[in-house]
Amino acid sequence: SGVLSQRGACPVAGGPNLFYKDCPGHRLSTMAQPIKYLGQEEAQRIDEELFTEYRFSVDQLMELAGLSCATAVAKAYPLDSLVKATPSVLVVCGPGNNGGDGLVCARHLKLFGYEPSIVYPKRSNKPLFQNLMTQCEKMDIPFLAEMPSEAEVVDEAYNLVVDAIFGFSFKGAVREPFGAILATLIKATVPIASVDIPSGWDVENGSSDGIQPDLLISLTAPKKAALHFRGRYHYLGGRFVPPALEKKYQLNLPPYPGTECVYQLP
Ligand SMILES: NC(=O)C1=CN([C@@H]2O[C@H](COP(=O)(O)OP(=O)(O)OC[C@H]3O[C@@H](n4cnc5c(N)ncnc54)[C@H](O)[C@@H]3O)[C@@H](O)[C@H]2O)[C@@H](O)CC1
Ligand SMILES: [K+]
Repeated sequence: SGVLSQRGACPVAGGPNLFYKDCPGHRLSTMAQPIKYLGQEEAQRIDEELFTEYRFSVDQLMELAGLSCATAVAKAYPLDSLVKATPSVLVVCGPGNNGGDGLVCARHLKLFGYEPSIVYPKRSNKPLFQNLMTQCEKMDIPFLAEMPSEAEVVDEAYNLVVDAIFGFSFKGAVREPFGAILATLIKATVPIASVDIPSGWDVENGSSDGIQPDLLISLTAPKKAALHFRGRYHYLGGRFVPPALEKKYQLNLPPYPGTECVYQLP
């Protein structure tokens, strides 16, 4: 049958007005299936395989993940669209690798002309994270002593918040200090850009009373929680998946345009 014979709108590019037969990504590709949404265990298996079988280091993939996040932020909220006098961005980092993505994202945002500030309450003492912190400090990115507790303060001081608190390893009820931080973010009205998963959401089932990000950057492949995302912008990032791994897990990733490190999902 082949892709050209498929009818209807292309689910991964262009939105409802672009049909398979007209979609540049599909015309020449054999990829006919829609992109896969991963469960928690599958996401962790792929992660494990990237490090063990494919011999990537965490630093490598975190750099590409964080760069994707900063790029998606810059596309969704260009500098000239920001409403505040300074291009301030609050980057909230959690205790694991999602938080590491946030540290990398902050550094790239600074290079892109934004003024990030970082909240990082549970700091890892692993060299990777210590190095990422030093890199940020040496680029004059401030680390705040604590998260502003009032949502109004966040709304007044920042154009947007990058949520790099929890990723695909989040489980169970939120422990402090992140419960209070998420409560503030739920009340705040500035846009939230979530790295990989909206923090506090169940990785597969989402959350109806949690934060509601305006931008979601799904890394490697979207997780099932992304099916509940209602914000304006959904980007795929982390353009590092070897084709053999993509094939093994039938990720059906869409074709990233040219040299871009992010792909906007409909
Ligand atoms: N394989 C990939 O595709 C890549 C993944 N990366 C990032 O790594 C993330 C996954 O990182 P990790 O596995 O380190 O895990 P996470 O960063 O998702 O979170 C784990 C941390 O959160 C804590 N935690 C879990 N549940 C909690 C709860 N209920 N309350 C309070 N704390 C809780 C854990 O103790 C641990 O410190 C991904 O979501 C992505 O952002 C990227 O850095 C690089 C590439
Ligand atoms: K997150």
